Amino acid sequence: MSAGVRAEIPEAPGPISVPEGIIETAGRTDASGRGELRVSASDVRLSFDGKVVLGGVDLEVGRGEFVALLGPSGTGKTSLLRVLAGLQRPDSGRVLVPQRTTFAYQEPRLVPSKRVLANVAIGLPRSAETRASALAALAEVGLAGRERSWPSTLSGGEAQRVALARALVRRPQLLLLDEPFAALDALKRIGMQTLVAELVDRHRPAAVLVTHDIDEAIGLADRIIVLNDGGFAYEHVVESPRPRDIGEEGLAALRHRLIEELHVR
Ligand SMILES: Nc1ncnc2c1ncn2[C@@H]1O[C@H](COP(=O)(O)OP(=O)(O)OP(=O)(O)O)[C@@H](O)[C@H]1O
Repeated sequence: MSAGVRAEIPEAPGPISVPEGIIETAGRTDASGRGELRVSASDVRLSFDGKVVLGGVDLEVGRGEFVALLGPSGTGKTSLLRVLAGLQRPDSGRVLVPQRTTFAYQEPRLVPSKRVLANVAIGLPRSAETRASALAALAEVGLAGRERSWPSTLSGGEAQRVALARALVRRPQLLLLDEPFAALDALKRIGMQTLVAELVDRHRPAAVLVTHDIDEAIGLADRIIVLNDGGFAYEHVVESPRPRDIGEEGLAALRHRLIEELHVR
């Protein structure tokens, strides 16, 4: 992952028309079997210094769908998220993403000189409506009453919840999550995973999560993709709705398969 310490919340990229990769904001598009399509990336190619990172990736994600990207280190998971966020222009290919796209990183990177509420509302027009939405978002992440706190007084888990509220208040149609739980201890991590699952189920953005945690991917995602050698090496659809009940045997088999895909290549 690219250090996971970026604070920006990219607003939607406007339509960019370039001879190489094309990133556009998507309107409503129907995809058979996937409802309202939120992400459509086709034949996305990206190289750095002659090294192919994405070698023609195709990805479609529908509204309310949760996709997890697994893969060995350096296989381009963060790069793919950055392409979807409009932060990285691909060398070629076509990417359609919705207007309201937000990105959550491993580190919350709140602005220390702003109180919690101002951090949540950062970049939005100052209005009673924004304030009300920010307060509602804080309540949703379990931080009602903390709006006047300073970031320095928050625990790591609380700060990450504020970052989540900051994403939520923008009513994202696409939520990009780059190892957002990696810096948390095990207990907080489980709490955050449950919260994110609930928020995605309630607000139904398309969600794309980069993680190194196989169980996290199984617990959260509807679709698990293993990225390797510049493309999707393996794709698994988790049929069981949340909370997952795929049985001990099913879980063990899926875990085993994913470990194989991640390590035997
Ligand atoms: N801006 C950049 N300039 C040059 N090389 C880059 C740049 N961004 C990423 N890379 C390279 O592209 C490759 C893929 O990086 P990326 O961060 O997307 O991988 P990743 O799968 O997210 O890795 P990790 O699991 O370790 O977080 C790496 O070899 C990385 O060094």
